[in-house]
Amino acid sequence: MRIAAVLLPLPVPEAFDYAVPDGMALAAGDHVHVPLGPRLVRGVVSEVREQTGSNRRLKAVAERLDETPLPPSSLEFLEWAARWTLTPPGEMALLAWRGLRHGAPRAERIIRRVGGRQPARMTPARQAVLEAVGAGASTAVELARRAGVSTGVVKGLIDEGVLESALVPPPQPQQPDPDRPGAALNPAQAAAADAVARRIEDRAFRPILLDGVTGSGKTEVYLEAAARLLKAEPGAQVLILLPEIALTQAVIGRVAARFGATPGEWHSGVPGPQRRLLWEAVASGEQKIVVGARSALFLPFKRLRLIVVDEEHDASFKQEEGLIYHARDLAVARARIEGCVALLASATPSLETLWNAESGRYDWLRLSARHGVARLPAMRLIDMRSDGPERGRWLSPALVEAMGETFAAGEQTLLFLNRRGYAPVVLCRACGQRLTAPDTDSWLVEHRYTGRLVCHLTGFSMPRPRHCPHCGAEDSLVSVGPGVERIEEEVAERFPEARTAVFSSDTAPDGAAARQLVERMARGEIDVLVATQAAAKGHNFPNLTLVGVVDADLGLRGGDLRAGERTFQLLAQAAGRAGRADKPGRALIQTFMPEHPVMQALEHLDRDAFIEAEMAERAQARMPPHGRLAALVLSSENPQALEETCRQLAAQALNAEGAEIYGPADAPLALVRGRRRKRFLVRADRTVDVQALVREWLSRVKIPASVRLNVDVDPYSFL
Ligand SMILES: Nc1ncnc2c1ncn2[C@@H]1O[C@H](COP(=O)(O)OP(=O)(O)OP(=O)(O)O)[C@@H](O)[C@H]1O
Ligand SMILES: [Zn+2]
Repeated sequence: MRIAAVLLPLPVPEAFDYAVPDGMALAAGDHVHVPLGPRLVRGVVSEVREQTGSNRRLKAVAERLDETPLPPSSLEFLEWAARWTLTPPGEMALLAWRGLRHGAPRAERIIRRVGGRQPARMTPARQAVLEAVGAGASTAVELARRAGVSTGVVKGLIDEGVLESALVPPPQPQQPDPDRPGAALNPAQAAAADAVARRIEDRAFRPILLDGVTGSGKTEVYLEAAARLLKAEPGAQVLILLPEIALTQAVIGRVAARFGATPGEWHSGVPGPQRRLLWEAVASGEQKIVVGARSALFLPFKRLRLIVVDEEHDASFKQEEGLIYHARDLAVARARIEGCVALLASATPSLETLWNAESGRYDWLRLSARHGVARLPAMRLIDMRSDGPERGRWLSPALVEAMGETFAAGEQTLLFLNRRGYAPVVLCRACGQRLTAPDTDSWLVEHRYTGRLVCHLTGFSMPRPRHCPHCGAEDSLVSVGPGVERIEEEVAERFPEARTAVFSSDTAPDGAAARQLVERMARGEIDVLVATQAAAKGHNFPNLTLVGVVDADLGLRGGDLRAGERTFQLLAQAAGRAGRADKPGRALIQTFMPEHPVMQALEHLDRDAFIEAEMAERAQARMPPHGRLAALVLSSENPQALEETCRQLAAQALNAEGAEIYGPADAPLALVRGRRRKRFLVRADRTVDVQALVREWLSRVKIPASVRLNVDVDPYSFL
């Protein structure tokens, strides 16, 4: 009897076995419907095996679906990723076939011009239709509306054969042309591109760190390596991962310019039918280059030969909600399974990646200068204790002066503040209470553009109240501290003639809005851009010569493991937007702690000394990358159940050599949406298999249905 192991999107640790009915051709990777209780559930076959003399009564597979199967390497990757992240394998598998949830876009009927045909008799109405038709219209009614005439006019033109109603198939993937000339690389870039290309030719797994200062041309280097690959092996596929949708737009543009073909685009903002189309084209091998966000890793590549993780240090690669995984780490794993190159690019690599490069596990390519005449920006710290602004203002005199000079020279300024909205805290002058979201330990952030108070954690929002919800006092609420909107307000007051804009996930929620802001900035239609991290990295604005960091200390408060590392990366990236073309740039950094190692490293452009000190500290504390962490976050609406589960987990905590378990402690956000949260933290030496340890530990305790458990291997946020 043949048995199929089927991965189902359920929180269970293994695939379920089903009998394969006689005559049903079934293989690993196939999509099926199987019975589960009274329902039919969709899943993916992970394995088909022969079994003799089974005494188990298995239910049978109900139906094999007529869908493109997942290739073997995708399956292997999914199973590895599930084990690594301690995620149920069926839930992991769901990421791989999510692209199939939508139907493919169908051929559409459009009305278009028939080449060269003129109407026998021209009238103003007909003229209007012919002008309005452009690349085509979906219906006669729509075209008539566009032209401002009756539908009869359109019909007349169709009858006469001047217009036709044609069935147009959905667009096919455009094929990149690797022979188009790219940028003429400078010697350092050429050497790096060469080194990458040679590794690709080896057809073996190899991670490479491409470590180059901001503006050194890392993008040019990997595009060149991709071109060489596609030239040598036309069927090869390339995946480029980026941490933000805003950045995918910029890179899509550069890929299109380099190869004369728009690459496939994959992220949450792409409509379902289009994603379906891309999924199929990736599986068939038709789609050669894909630019996407982290979930693009789960696409069913047929012949993946190069994975680029651009801005590899970026914390946005860590998926924190739902399934928890780090796309950079999984990208390296996928490259290992495919036997190909993983290229990690950054100007400020993560300590993890540097550690791998230092130990020789990864190749390490460095680009130490910007391309051409561009130089790294001049860095200056502004000591806010002595040189800060007057009360109620946020921009220091030195920064305002520099902005004035920049504006007068017709150049652009970027003000960086990693805080959305108008004010991060709203408090009552009468009773002193801070406004928080209901049932959540998180402060409400004032957004003045929308006039609402918003919880950035849960998404809860409400209009700004007239009366304090605590004491009822009228008009007693004050906004404390700045967000980007408030900085824009100050800029507008100080420079009424300057054109300003805010770039944050509120003003650029999707690819189109982000692209628009980036284009306006690139065209010089904005003088001062006030931005959160959404715009502070990766972009090229040739006329941007001044970067002002409004509050450099922001990320250092709270003091989680990577606070110093992350602040350095963020600020070095933001500063790195200045002076990327022929005009010299400068960065002014406002801080209350100019002596802090992060600020010193920034001022002296001395990354290596900072990394060395940071690495030594981590080594001493045996923290990542010199050790490993895993967090268990438990939450429940039922405090007794939560307490009891935590007590049992604590009692069963394992005593493993080289590992410690801390907790339970209240999670820093101890209350979210009415659920209490507790956390355990596991620290282990690198020699310890953390996943096995956690799996073993969890197997000893039954977690009741009222308690939710999230395991976060290698936690980044300590909320
Ligand atoms: N060889 C070259 N010829 C012409 N222009 C180049 C060359 N190399 C880089 N540039 C230009 O320099 C700018 C910076 O290059 P690129 O964006 O590739 O740098 P990067 O290292 O990826 O930067 P970052 O890490 O800051 O995002 C771009 O405008 C790019 O077009
Ligand atoms: Zn009050």
